[in-house]
Amino acid sequence: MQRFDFIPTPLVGLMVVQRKVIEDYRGLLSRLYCVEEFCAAGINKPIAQINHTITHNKGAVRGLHFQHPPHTETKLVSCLTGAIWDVAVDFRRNSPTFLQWHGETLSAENRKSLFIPEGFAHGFQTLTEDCELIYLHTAAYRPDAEGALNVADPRLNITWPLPIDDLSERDRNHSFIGLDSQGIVL
Ligand SMILES: Cc1cn([C@H]2C[C@H](O)[C@@H](COP(=O)(O)OP(=O)(O)O[C@H]3O[C@@H](C)C(=O)[C@@H](O)[C@H]3O)O2)c(=O)[nH]c1=O
Repeated sequence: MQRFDFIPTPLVGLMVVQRKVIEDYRGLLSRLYCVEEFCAAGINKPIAQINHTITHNKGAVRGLHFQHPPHTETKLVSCLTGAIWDVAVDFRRNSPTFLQWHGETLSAENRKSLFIPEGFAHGFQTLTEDCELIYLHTAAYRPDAEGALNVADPRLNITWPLPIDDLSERDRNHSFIGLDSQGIVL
């Protein structure tokens, strides 16, 4: 029996992963990841790091983060407590959807994860208090390779569902996207 549905989004390669649960009188069991099923869906890079975060405040935003080559990575983001609005921005220069974004609600209740391919920036806003997330990364964390877009960048025009009431100083200070005289992203 399949434990996941892989649902495409308008941004090629970005996928919602619906986790199917098995319930009995004790509670439930669900897989967060399965190498066999993910490989069959074309997601085949080995996992290098698993991160866990808790965000206390509702309305808090983290992001929009990525790692520069050669440390690009895919992320599988799951929300195990509470609910978030998860956003991925297509930052692949050759993509027809370059600079477009897609948002999905991920929650403990809906058991959706978001698979984010290489070349995307990622961020989220908490829709409840005390949100707990698990990230599966295909590259180790490299602070020297960190890149970021600003969550309030007008060129992205992300419509965050709640007023942003908490954003780290670092995330507040990421630059806006610049364009040269020919409209090329700098
Ligand atoms: C991501 C990361 C951070 N750190 C450290 C750096 C810092 O001292 C502290 C908190 O890091 P940050 O402020 O970057 O945490 P945060 O803003 O939660 O960063 C995360 O944001 C979301 C949107 C993502 O997509 C993740 O990949 C990650 O970038 O933890 C590690 O040691 N290892 C890691 O893998």
